[in-house]
Amino acid sequence: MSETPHEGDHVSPPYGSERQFQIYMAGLQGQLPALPLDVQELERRAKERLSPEAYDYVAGGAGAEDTMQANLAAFQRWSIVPRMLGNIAQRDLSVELLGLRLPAPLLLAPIGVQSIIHPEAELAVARAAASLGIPFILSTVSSYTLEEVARAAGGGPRWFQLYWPADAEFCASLVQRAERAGYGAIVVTLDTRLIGWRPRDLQRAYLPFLQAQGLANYLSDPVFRRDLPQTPEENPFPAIQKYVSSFGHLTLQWEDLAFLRQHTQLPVLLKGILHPDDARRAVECGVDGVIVSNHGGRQVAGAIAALEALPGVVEAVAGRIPVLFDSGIRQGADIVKAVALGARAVLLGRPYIWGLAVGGEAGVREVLQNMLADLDLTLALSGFVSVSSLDRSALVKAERA
Ligand SMILES: Cc1cc2nc3c(=O)[nH]c(=O)nc-3n(C[C@H](O)[C@H](O)[C@H](O)COP(=O)(O)O)c2cc1C
Ligand SMILES: CC(C)CC(=O)C(=O)O
Repeated sequence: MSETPHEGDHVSPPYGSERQFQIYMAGLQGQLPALPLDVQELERRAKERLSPEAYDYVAGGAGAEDTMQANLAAFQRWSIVPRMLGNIAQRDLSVELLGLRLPAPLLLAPIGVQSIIHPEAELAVARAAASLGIPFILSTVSSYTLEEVARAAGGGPRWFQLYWPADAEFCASLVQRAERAGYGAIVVTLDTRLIGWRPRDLQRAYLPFLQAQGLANYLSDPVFRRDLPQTPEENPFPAIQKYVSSFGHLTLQWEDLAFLRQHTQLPVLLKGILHPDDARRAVECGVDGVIVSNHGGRQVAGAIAALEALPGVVEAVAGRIPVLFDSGIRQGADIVKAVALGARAVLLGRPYIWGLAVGGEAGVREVLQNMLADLDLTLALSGFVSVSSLDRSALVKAERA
């Protein structure tokens, strides 16, 4: 099923209308799209394929899941006001980000333990992303090692997400492995030094990280393995215990970010910024970018919807570094809104995991292609020919219901 990515083979599918046309033409020959176009329907199809605990793990959030829902509702409070009769024949979805020209303002969010979803897990996602030139962000808690995933990505752009472990030497080792394996940036996730209160997972006493599915980067690391009384192959429990005790670095502070600079040449981005003062602090610390995110509503129930936080962070950063966004991207219009509010690019989360569940590598690719086509058409029909020309004037804020 898996197709090898061809370097330079990426589409900025400039023309969503081409994809649309292909779909309708295939329909004339009795062929329908393999995956549901509607993301809720896609999620339902994924649910049928997954174990109940794996489905709930992905679908669930913190507490009563109010923030998870608020992430989606926040998009409905902004409306696009389309403009007519511009020349929209030539369109450009590309954006510049940290020296890279991306085909579209889209990356894949880091999502851990993907082997609970599909046996090819991050390898399939890396291949799908590479075939479109879309960068993916590999989670620290991936099911395959960062080196294996880098090989699957071939020349495709990739970043590494860091769960900063308490052991400094191990932290340095992870970052340097990522740099050697061709990852182009380090994304430090700040909002998950402890795991949020997640009733669905607690009810099932389900934490996939305690199984090998999330430990590949740990078990393959010479520094992590060094002091274990027995090798993980002989007995996995000491490794699991060590992982649990070192996962969250609870005394980590802003000043410690300097440590990363000493151990890597790569750009550093901070994921999980919601408060304007934290955004200012990030700029002062010299990081290369921030990602506005509430982790898909999985950490703090009652936290601000990510989109509500975006304008304040953009204002605080004042153009000094790029601001990225995730938590609630479900369709092209959501990307338009986030970019119009000042995000340079967005990260797609759960929807690509549903694609992985239903169709493996091809499923992820199809989700991405549909998202890009939808983005292109929404942008064009709103009267814009390039992502870089979008600004807040494209939107009005609706009255609160
Ligand atoms: C199942 C699952 C696992 C995740 N694992 C990670 C992770 O390992 N590292 C990380 O920084 N974020 C992780 N996230 C958060 C995502 O990167 C992203 O912030 C979130 O999915 C965005 O919300 P959305 O999917 O609702 O759009 C995870 C999210 C989900 C749903
Ligand atoms: C808790 C982490 C290990 C993984 C994660 O980020 C998540 O499940 O949201």
